[in-house]
Formats: sequence, C-alpha cells, structure tokens
Amino acid sequence: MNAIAVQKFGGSSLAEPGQVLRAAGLVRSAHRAGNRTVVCVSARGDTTDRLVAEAGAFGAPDPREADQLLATGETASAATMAMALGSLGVPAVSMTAAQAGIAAAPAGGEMRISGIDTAGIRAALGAGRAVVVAGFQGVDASGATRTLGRGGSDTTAVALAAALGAPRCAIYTDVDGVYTADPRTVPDARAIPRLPLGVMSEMAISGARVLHARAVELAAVHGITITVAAPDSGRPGTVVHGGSTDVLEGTGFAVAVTHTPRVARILLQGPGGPLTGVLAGVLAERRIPLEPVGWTSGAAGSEFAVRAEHLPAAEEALREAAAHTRLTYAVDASAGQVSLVGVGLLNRPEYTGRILRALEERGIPAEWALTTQSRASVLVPAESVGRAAAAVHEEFGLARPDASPAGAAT
Ligand SMILES: Nc1ncnc2c1ncn2[C@@H]1O[C@H](COP(=O)(O)OP(=O)(O)O)[C@@H](O)[C@H]1O
Ligand SMILES: N[C@@H](CC(=O)OP(=O)(O)O)C(=O)O
Repeated sequence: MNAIAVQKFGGSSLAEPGQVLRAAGLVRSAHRAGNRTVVCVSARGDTTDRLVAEAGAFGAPDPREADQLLATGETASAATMAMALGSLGVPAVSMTAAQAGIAAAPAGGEMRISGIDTAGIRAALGAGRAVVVAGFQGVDASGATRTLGRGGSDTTAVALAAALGAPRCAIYTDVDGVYTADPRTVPDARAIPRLPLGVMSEMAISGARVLHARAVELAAVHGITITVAAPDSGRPGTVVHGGSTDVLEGTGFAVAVTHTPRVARILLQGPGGPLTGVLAGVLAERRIPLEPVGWTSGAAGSEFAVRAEHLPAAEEALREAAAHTRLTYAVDASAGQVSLVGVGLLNRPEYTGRILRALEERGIPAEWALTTQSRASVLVPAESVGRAAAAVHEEFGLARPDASPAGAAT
C-alpha cells in the first residue's frame, strides 16, 4: 500500500491564484511520487477576517450561525485547490468536514475534533484521487458545521494524519520554518532546523501562531512529526519531532522568544479564598485559558490575566461569579506578554535576572515575571512588546546559528 502524504496550506500561502497553483504543484509532486495524497486547506488570504467582520455586523452573532459563515472560507478554498489540481492533471476531489467524516464536539467553550470517519477519504484515495479537505471545520451532533478556533486548520491536518495513520504532516505557511522569534517582530530571528514537540507546544501556547497549539498537542499524542516550510522557498524548514530533550534537562537552554501582543490583567477585590475558587470554576467551565501570571493574593486583592481575545468571555464569567459573591473587579488591558521558551530554565536561575536587566536597560518596565522549567514570561506595556521581544532575543544570542542546541535534541 502506498504511503499517505498529508500536506496543509495556510491562508497566507493561498491568497493569489498563482500561489494556489504553486501549492498544487507541490501536491502534484507528492502524488506523482506515488503517495496517496491528502491536502488540508485554510481560507484564502484574509477571507476569515472578512467573514468575522461580516458576522459582527449584526451585533453579537449566534455562535452556530457565525461558524456556518466562517467555515465557508475553507469550503471555497478546498474547491479552488481541487480545480487547480485538476488543471495540473491530478484527479482531485474536495470535501467539507461533513463529506470527510470530521465530527466536532464542544470542549468547554470551544469546539474540538471528536472523531474522523475516514471511509470517504480512503475510498477517494483508493480511486487514485488526491483528497482536498476543508480545514478548520467539524460537524456537531446536530449536523451544523462548527469551527475549531483561529488557526484551527493546522489541527485538522494533524488529526487527519493521525486518523489515516500517516507518520508525518507537512504544514506550508508564509515563513520557511519555525523561527527563534516572530520574524515580523524580530527581523534577525533565524529558522530552527529541528525542534522537540514539547518546546513547540510551549511556544504555540505562548503566542507563536505559526502552529495551532492544539495541533502540536495532537502530534505529541499520536507521535506525528510536523514539518513547517514555505511552499516556494526551496528550503527544508523546521522538523518538529517527538524526540526527548532529557539529555539537556540538566543544562538549561533558551530556544525562542514568543509574544502575545495584548493581555488583560484582572484585579479582584472582595473576600479571599472561596472567592477565587468560585471564579476559577466559572472560568474553567468556559475553557478560558489563563496566562501564567498565576493568582496572587494579598491586601490589595488577587490578580490573574487572560489573552485579550478571551476578555469578553472572562468578563461574563466575572459577572456570573460576582452574582454569587461580594466580588468586585477592575480590568487593565494595556499589557502584552513576552516569553523566553526553552528547556531546564530553572536550572539557570540567572535567566530571569538577565531578562529583567535587558528590559531595564532599554527603559521597558516589566510588570510581572514568572519562570518555569520551560518558559520565563514577563508582562510589559503593550506598546513595548515588540522591543521587549527583540531585547530578550538579543540578550540570549538567539540570532546566532550556534545559540542553542535545540537542533541537536533528538
Ligand atoms: N516563532 C515563529 N516562527 C515563525 N513564524 C512565527 C513565529 N511566531 C509568530 N509567527 C508568525 O506566524 C505567521 C504564520 O502563521 P499564520 O499567519 O497563521 O499562517 P497560515 O495562514 O499559513 O496558517 C508568520 O507569518 C509569522 O509572522
Ligand atoms: N482560516 C482560519 C483557520 C486557519 O487555520 O487559518 P490559517 O491556517 O491561515 O492560519 C483562520 O484564519 O483562523
């Protein structure tokens, strides 16, 4: 039986018709090499942003209807890719989530892929066709098409690889690999040739949007190797692999800097203990990810933070908790977060000090700092996030090709 190749193309690498044809050319190469070929596509260019704005034109939209609208971007993109493949002589069929057997179910406040019935995909592959699946979609129990969160097509691609038993998933995007920082923010960032999934997971969750965090988690669970590359660069990109970093655990090393442009700090006041318990419960019910500023408690109150996009849901949770307690709260959405991601960071206690000094030297006030073995995060004023990311990147010499042994970790 021929191997199954899973390739995913992000919206930024499908924006123009010429880009769609270039992507189709890569699929043709895999197909002609004898692979059974599965392609996962995102909505082209800024389609999803446009659809989000359209949905918002009618006030707070019903989530089901907003999803039905948002998913049309990927449906259109899949049909376009299938036509491009046809024009290159590759027999291809496009599939929506419903046609590809992708089921989704709520997990707290978000939708997740809950299963894939691959019969339809396998039948089309068996007939010698390339199958183009619309990413970012899943069908819920009621038959509605739901979406998997911004950036969710990466997760569709990795879930397809897992369901089809493919050991690898190629993600094509507008950068030629995972970099030591977002290259749009830190221009001297460099591509990392090999990266353990654990480090990538921490990078994705702390703001490196090049891979969807859930996709990295799924790859780790199913032992799938992800490659990240640009379709037209001719460079090999980054291999995100399941190898261990144990040998480096005692050493400590810095791999990359990530950033979140805006986070909201929430200061709570009211009676202590049980208060935070109630609130933590309602935040968890809504699956609102908390940023690692933790909970602090004291005379001034307790504090935690969430990414800005989760603030509306967090405020809803706060109002609900306030109804059961004597809670009052204040929101400060003027911060951003910068993180150094790596391995064994606590084995190098000087790292946190180096981050804080590098920021101080540039006149950037650090408002909060927290270090774990895999990440050191600070909050800084939102307008300084880019400069702060560049400062930490420079402090740890990440622009140098020999800066970290991440490439050696297997
Ligand atoms: N560490 C990083 N390495 C590479 N790219 C990053 C990193 N952090 C953030 N990015 C950003 O991720 C973008 C790619 O993700 P995205 O825009 O979602 O692409 P796609 O549409 O292909 O899914 C890049 O253009 C880059 O600006
Ligand atoms: N189109 C969706 C899903 C997605 O994964 O997109 P991309 O692969 O272009 O980041 C979004 O913009 O969020």
